Amino acid sequence: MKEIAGAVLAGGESRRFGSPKAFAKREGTYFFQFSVNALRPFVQEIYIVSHPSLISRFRQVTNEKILLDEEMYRGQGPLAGIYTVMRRTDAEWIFVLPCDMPYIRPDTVGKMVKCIDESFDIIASAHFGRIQPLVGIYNRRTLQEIGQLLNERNNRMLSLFEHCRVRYVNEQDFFEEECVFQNINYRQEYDNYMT
Ligand SMILES: Nc1nc2c(ncn2[C@@H]2O[C@H](COP(=O)(O)OP(=O)(O)OP(=O)(O)O)[C@@H](O)[C@H]2O)c(=O)[nH]1
Repeated sequence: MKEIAGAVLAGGESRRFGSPKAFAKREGTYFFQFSVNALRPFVQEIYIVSHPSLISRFRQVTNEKILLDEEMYRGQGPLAGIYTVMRRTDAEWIFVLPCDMPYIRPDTVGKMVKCIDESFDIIASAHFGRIQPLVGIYNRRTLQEIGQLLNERNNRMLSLFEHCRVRYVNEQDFFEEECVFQNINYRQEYDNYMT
């Protein structure tokens, strides 16, 4: 079995949503928990990467390992979270999910894991050509490049993609239900989808 670690990114500010998205609920389950559950069957370890203000809240409701973004890169967005997990784990691949994707399912993750190919650095999902970098599997080869971008204060995920060999998995070819990658940014979206 390939060495894969799971990373649930939960270090955003949820400004558009208005309260921490990881702790919004769908049918009684925290959003972040859907990502954890989807990863669980396919990874050897799972890390939730968040920021100091949420640590105690996570600890109250989960036994998963919680990491803080490395201090020097805190606030620099998802790349900082991926970097933090890569520095912590020895796994060759890191399966990254956001904490605000409450329809994500284990079979979705499983189908992407089957697309891992050693000749690529990143396996990323795309929706009709639109790249979804936060649903992706990153080889630890990318660590150096990520560190370099963060040092340059460049936190664009797509800058990383420009420097890597990326295999795109088209959502419409693989995933039956259109909404599996639906993420929630605004309270209004929450109201539309969840209520
Ligand atoms: N670890 C980590 N995760 C992050 C960081 N910034 C964003 N994320 C996560 O990446 C995912 C997508 O981020 P956004 O949709 O922009 O979420 P957000 O930053 O919380 O939301 P806004 O403040 O409204 O932009 C979410 O799961 C966030 O928690 C960060 O600096 N570190």
